[in-house]
Amino acid sequence: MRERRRIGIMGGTFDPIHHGHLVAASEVQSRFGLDEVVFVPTGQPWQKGPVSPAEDRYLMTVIATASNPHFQVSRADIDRDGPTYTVDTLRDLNAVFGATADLFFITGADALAKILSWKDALEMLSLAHFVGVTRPGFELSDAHLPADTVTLVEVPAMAISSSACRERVAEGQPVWYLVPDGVVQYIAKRGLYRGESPV
Ligand SMILES: Nc1ncnc2c1ncn2[C@@H]1O[C@H](COP(=O)(O)OP(=O)(O)OP(=O)(O)O)[C@@H](O)[C@H]1O
Ligand SMILES: O=C(O)c1ccc[n+]([C@@H]2O[C@H](COP(=O)([O-])O)[C@@H](O)[C@H]2O)c1
Repeated sequence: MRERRRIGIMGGTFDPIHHGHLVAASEVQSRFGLDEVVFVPTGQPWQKGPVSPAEDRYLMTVIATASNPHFQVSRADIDRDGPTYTVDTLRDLNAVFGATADLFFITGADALAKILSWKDALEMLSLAHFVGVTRPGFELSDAHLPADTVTLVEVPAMAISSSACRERVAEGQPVWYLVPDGVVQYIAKRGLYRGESPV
C-alpha cells in the first residue's frame, strides 16, 4: 500500500458546474493516481463580479459529483468569511488531510495565466503541487512560474464555460449535455440565471 495519500483539489466558482470542470478533474485523477478529488466552491471570488448564492453553487457541485466515488465536495471556502483566497483553502485542507497527504491543485489554463495575481501567490504555490490543464481558447504555459511548482496536462477539449451556460439559460436556450442532468433540473427548479439572479 502507498504510504502517502494523493488528494486533488478542484477550486471554482461553479456557477454552474459544467462538464469542462468534471472532465478536467477526472483526467487529472486518473493521470496522477489521485485517491480523491475535492471540489471546493468559492465563497466570495474576489476577481469575479456578482455570483449566485453559495448554497446554490455548493448544491449543484454536490449533485454533479455524487456519482463518482473519487469525487468529494468541501464547504471550506463557502463557510469562511471574507474573500476566498486559495492560500487559505490550501492551509485548511492541509490541516484536514494531514502530513501524510500530498495536495494537487487543479487549474485551467486561464486561471493559471493569472495565478501570480492571487493572494500570497509564492507561499500558496509552496502548499500544493499545481496542475495546469488545457482549455479551448487559452494558451497553457508555466513560463511565468517558479520551476517545479506546476505540471501541465492535456485534457479532452470541452469548449464550455459557466458564463456561456448562464447566458444560454437567460436566453431560453438548452444547457442539456453541457452540464449534468441534475444540474439542468436544479437550475430550472431554483430559477437561476433567468434575470433575477446575476448572469
Ligand atoms: N472547459 C474547461 N476546461 C478546462 N478547465 C476549465 C474549463 N472550464 C473551467 N475550467 C477551470 O475550472 C476552474 C473553475 O472555473 P470556473 O468555476 O470559474 O468556471 P468558468 O467556466 O471559467 O466560469 P466563468 O465563465 O463564469 O468565468 C478554473 O481553474 C478554470 O480554469
Ligand atoms: O487566492 C486568490 O487570490 C484567488 C484569486 C482568484 C481565483 N482563485 C481561485 O481559483 C479557483 C478558480 O476561481 P474562479 O474565480 O476562476 O472560479 C478558485 O478556487 C478560486 O478560489 C484564487
